Amino acid sequence: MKQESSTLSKVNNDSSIVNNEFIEHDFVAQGTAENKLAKHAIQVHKFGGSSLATSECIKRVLEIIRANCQLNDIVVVSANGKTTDSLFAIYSLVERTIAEQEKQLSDEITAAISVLAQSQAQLITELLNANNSKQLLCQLDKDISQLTTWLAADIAQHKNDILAFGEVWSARLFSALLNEQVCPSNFIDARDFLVIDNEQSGLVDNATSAAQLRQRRQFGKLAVITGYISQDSRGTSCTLGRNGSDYSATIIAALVAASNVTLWTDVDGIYSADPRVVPSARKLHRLPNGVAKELGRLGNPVLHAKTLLPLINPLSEHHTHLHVASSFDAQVIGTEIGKFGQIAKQELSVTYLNDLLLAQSVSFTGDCAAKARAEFAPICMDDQQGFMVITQAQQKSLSHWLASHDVEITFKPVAIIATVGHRVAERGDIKARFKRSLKTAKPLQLVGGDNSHSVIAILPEPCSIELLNKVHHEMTKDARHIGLVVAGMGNIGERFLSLLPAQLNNVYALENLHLVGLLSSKKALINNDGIDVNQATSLFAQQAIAYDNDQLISWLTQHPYDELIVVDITPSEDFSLLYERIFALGIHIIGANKWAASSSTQAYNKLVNTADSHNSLWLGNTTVGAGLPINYAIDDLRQSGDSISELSGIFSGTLSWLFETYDGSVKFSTLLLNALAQGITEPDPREDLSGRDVQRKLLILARKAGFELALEDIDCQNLVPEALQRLSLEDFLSRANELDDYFASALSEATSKAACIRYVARFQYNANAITGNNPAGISAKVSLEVLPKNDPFANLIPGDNIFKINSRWYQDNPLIIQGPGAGRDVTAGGLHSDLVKICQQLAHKQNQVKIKGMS
Ligand SMILES: NC(=O)C1=CN([C@@H]2O[C@H](COP(=O)(O)OP(=O)(O)OC[C@H]3O[C@@H](n4cnc5c(N)ncnc54)[C@H](OP(=O)(O)O)[C@@H]3O)[C@@H](O)[C@H]2O)C=CC1
Ligand SMILES: N[C@@H](CC=O)C(=O)O
Repeated sequence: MKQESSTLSKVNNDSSIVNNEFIEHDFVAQGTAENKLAKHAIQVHKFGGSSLATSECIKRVLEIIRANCQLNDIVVVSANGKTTDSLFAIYSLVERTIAEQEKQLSDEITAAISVLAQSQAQLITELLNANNSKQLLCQLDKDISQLTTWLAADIAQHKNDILAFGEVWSARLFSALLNEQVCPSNFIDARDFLVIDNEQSGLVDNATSAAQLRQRRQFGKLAVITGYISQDSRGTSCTLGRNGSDYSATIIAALVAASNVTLWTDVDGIYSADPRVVPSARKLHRLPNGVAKELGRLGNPVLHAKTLLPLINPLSEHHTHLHVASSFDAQVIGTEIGKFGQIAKQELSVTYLNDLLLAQSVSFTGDCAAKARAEFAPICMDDQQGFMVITQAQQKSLSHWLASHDVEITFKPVAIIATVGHRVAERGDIKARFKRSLKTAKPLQLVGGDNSHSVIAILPEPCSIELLNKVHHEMTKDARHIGLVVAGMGNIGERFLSLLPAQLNNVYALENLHLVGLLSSKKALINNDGIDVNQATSLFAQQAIAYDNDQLISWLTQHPYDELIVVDITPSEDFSLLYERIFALGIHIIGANKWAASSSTQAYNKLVNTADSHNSLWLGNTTVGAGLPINYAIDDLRQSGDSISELSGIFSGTLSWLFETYDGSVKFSTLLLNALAQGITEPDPREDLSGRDVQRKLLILARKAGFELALEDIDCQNLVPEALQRLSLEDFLSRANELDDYFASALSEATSKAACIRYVARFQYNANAITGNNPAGISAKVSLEVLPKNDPFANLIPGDNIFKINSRWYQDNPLIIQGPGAGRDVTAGGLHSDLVKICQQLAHKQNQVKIKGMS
């Protein structure tokens, strides 16, 4: 399991450097906790312009840094808000006035510069203390006068220097703010280390850049580096183009072999389609590198193919993962891009591009085709039929290139829509589904992408929102991936797991269910890529490792599934105490464990409310009657307007089996050990004999029936003698014969009255019985009763339960549910029934798309 590493809560300023080695420090936390920073793999965090647009946004980013960064990490920043756009607008305005041969900067330009300077000055004064803001304002003044000089005289040579101010101001301010409020930090202008050959290719000189970056970084300080800008080998400022700061972040991550890059942005992940126009788009939690690259190439609004380039190095053993997360909602799990196993590879998405051109020429066949492909990197190409799809911007250069070959070319406006996923071009079923979904759009061609991760349809008309939604629906309608964690692999858990492979094969609702976690009390096996259900127990035996509850919760917090279900097949109170945290994470629980459902009124109500408010489902049909549908029956009665007045019966399979079998010929203790061996008792049979298990069951049913009561409100007769109550389980079992005399005499007394003994649960609500002593009008007890031999509760098949419900609809003629109420098969079967129910409900749940000003 992933070990959480410590983060920056607050660090002091006296970090030291010895032989360029980062020394561990004890840093004093801002709150009460101590925070010890250890050496760790470097992470790069990149914050986009909208994440740094206002003082409020910047303060939010500071919190993200505190929670997620450590000292030798790297922060890459874009310009604040729209600063680069403003600089570009000013530059263009000046360019135009030069064309008009005006010598002086116009009032309009001067005003625009002043607005820009003021907005930067405002950020500085709002965020920094007086001393620091004075220093930064002074530097800003110098920059503004340099900017004005370049604009007035040297504009052509300094275009990139002018555009670079945005990132410089942003990084300088952010570094100062970190120094003032969070940790030691140093500001680095990327032009001082990042060397590319030229702006067109953007190819990085890795060796030089890495060596120069090593010199610039200061150990013990969080580096804040400008995104978007670099220099060429002559030292001239260059920019890295559209989405250049994302590219900067991944270049830097590759230079320092970072373990992870997080792009903190204004969206909370990558979706299966653009969620601004496809409301049912689902978040892709994990994207394999190649698929992500193809998505970026084919129009994903968040990812750009170039961003991933530095991270995909097939020759390197090192793999940097990329995360996309929202700086506006840092708790929400975003998308992770990297190397994954099978489950992540099943995700499909749909993307589109309009305003393209279909270019046809004989030059796109035969030998020339490869050259054309290398030269223009078309969106798609068919070298048999001689066509390629290109952007409109490429038209001129393609015509020019073909002119030199002296061949003809025709262009036709087209659009594309593509389905993207791991090796989809090799999947006949997916291609057929895609084709069917496009029938009305009459695509001109269907082409496989170069890397087989996409199938592209060329459309004669622009792709409409309706078409996009329709195709997306067809391609992803069954694609909600559900993770399953099984806690408890004992008597019932083992049977549950042995039934799982067949269930997954046979039940449609479980199609996208993946076993991802197995837990015992001390060990856990967690695998986000899925655990082979056919070998679950042996894999657990070989691979499970020790864990604690915090590690478990930390994994649950970060699980990559659309939904996660935890099946609690433990008898553990300790595990039941995790329910609240689990529900708060939006995770669903199926419990055979009775502790949570029979906890104190306050705890129970809190659990129900937490589950409700986080849309978490909680099923526990097997807590009472094992597989019998008693909980469902009570739910149904209530939902149909009925009100229940009495609940009674034999609620314990163990006690039913014991008392139906016990006729004095075999000792009671021998029967008890036999029941334990059959797996119908609780792990500790005293839980049954004490009446506690029945008491819990009666409480669970009474709560289901709508009554508010607690265990203490149910009288309980304990059949375990005082002397045996506190022994270890082993000692109790070895002294079980001490039970025999009591039961022999109870039986013979009943037999003498032509009666029998049964352990019965009774709950009654009577409005007329409400008194000062009994304000709820409730009476409830579980006890050993002497019943006439013909009583319906006295004639069960050993092990069966009987539930008698009296209600408004079933007053004189009660509703009876009867059948096996304990045992491996019926309980494991009941759990599977709950599992199918939850999966069916989840299949109808739509993703709730969160978009915060996606740009
Ligand atoms: N028997 C029946 O007919 C029915 C049983 N139930 C309920 O099913 C549950 C399981 O019963 P059963 O299979 O007989 O119990 P077992 O004792 O046979 O198995 C219990 C399992 O739970 C694990 N466990 C215990 N504590 C924890 C914990 N804190 N975290 C994770 N795992 C834990 C144990 O691990 P380890 O091995 O490490 O201790 C073991 O794998 C009980 O709650 C029972 O009331 C419900 C209906 C019917
Ligand atoms: N021990 C219990 C098992 C199911 O809850 C019983 O016998 O009913």
